[in-house]
Amino acid sequence: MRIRVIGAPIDLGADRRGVDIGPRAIRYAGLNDQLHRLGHTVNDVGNLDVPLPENQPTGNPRLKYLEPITKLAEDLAHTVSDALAEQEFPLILGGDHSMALGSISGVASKHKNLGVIWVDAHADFNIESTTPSGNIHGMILAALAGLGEEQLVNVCGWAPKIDKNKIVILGARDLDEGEQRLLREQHIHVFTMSDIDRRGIATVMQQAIEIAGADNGPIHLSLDLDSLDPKEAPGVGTPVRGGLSYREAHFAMEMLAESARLVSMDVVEVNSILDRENATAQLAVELTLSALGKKIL
Ligand SMILES: NC(=[NH2+])NCCC[C@H](N)C(=O)O
Ligand SMILES: [Mn+2]
Ligand SMILES: [Mn+2]
Repeated sequence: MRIRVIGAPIDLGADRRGVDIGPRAIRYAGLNDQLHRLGHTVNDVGNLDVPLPENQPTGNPRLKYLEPITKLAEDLAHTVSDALAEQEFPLILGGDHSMALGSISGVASKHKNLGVIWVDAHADFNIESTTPSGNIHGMILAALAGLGEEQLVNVCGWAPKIDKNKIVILGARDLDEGEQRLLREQHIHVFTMSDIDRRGIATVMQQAIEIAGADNGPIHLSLDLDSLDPKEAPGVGTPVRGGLSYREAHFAMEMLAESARLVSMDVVEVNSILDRENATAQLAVELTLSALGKKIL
């Protein structure tokens, strides 16, 4: 496969600084080299330009940095749809999770029946009235489903990007009150950590692939590193105890590779300031390799 690596070093959607270093940290952990060794061709187009919070107005405190976040989303959407048009698999490195607004908008413009598997401790399903933080990375999945602030929802001039029946959240364990209500009202498929405890990662992942990939449709994977247990992934801005184990996460990625339905992937929320000797970036590389076909034997 030909893979186009795209860096989106944005930290405007989150509070803790340091995710903007994520794309470099993931590259330093040997991403391109290892993808190459797996047999892929790698076309790394570098990082998109993202303004610093230091020289941007915060704007509405319930939708912080809305303007620059939507601008990056549009740039990224174009970069991603160009990659697909040229038969390359977009692998987008974050940055905070707000960048998925751009990546998924780009993929959805090419694949009309796209499903999304959102692997995350959080659901990122807040809207302006439910957000406890005003941080847009916590609102992105709702926006992609057509809910919330209209500037986010209508990025690239159309909406919704994803049919809400084709969204699956996996690994959730920290949902805000209003967010829970919204998830229930909208009948979003959420597999919590309790579901994984009860039924095992293999069964849950199988079902996730069936839902997101219904009618033989393509799947986008959005991997937030805080889905893993903080013992494995200490370098994230919003750690929550009780996450996916190392093997659970790998096995979920291996199942996705086996399904052969993946058309694009995000790797987000690696925070190098909070990391321990780049361990979280290394884990991000390992999981990416599993999702893109690496097997033990
Ligand atoms: N992509 C993330 N790490 N999101 C964390 C979101 C945290 C919280 N639910 C909020 O909306 O502020
Ligand atoms: Mn997230
Ligand atoms: Mn998260």
